[in-house]
Amino acid sequence: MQLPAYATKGLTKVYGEGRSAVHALRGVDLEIPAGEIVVLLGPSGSGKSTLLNIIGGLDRGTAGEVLFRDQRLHEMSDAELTRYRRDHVGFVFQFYNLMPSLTARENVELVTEIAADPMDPDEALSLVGLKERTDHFPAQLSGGEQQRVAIARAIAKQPDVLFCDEPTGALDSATGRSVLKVLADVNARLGSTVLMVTHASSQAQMADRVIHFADGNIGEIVENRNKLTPEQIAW
Ligand SMILES: Nc1ncnc2c1ncn2[C@@H]1O[C@H](COP(=O)(O)OP(=O)(O)OP(=O)(O)O)[C@@H](O)[C@H]1O
Repeated sequence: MQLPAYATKGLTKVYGEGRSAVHALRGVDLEIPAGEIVVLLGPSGSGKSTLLNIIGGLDRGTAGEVLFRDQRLHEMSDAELTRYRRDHVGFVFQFYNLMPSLTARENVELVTEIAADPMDPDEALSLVGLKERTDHFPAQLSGGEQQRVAIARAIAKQPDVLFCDEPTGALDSATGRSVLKVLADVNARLGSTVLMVTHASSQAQMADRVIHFADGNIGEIVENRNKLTPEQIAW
């Protein structure tokens, strides 16, 4: 049987100490099957980004276990966590974090130059529909195009897992839909597990599994048997 992409046990995160301590995660037990599109929904402040950052290796829990396949992230040194991120994980954030002085291709090359088994940067940009814009700088691209460069950068290393925190948050719905379509394509073509946080609850219709978060823990996990394509979703 294939190992889940992730398993957490009793995952806890407390920011700060004493009276000002914030309990962002309160003992989360979770399994995320490999190859799925998983959407995290929940109110602001419920801990979604905290969970994403910890299983993405950007932050550490205060207590509990986090496994990526059979690798124990909670026991890794900083150098091992960096290697885990470099070898396995792609990130897409709401704000694209592109380097303004580099072209679209050069932004993607920042990642492909250090990845183990990267795609050609031009191929990654073609996959997101930007073949004609590879020599443009971020300031010459629209918000949706910049987000697609950020996705090209994230997928160019052919990651096992793609983490997306509000990837359509700054986009109009037509542009957001084309970005979701790219994520669905990457999931189908590369088999990458896609983990997406969104406030647009209708986007959960494209997921295999929807995790509802509330107050630092999982309220409910729902398997979606009627998965829709991004084109079929309105928000
Ligand atoms: N660096 C930090 N220091 C202190 N508290 C933090 C920090 N990061 C997050 N928190 C707190 O932890 C809780 C969970 O935050 P988190 O960002 O994970 O929620 P979220 O569900 O992603 O929210 P949103 O939907 O608004 O992005 C919140 O109460 C938040 O204020």
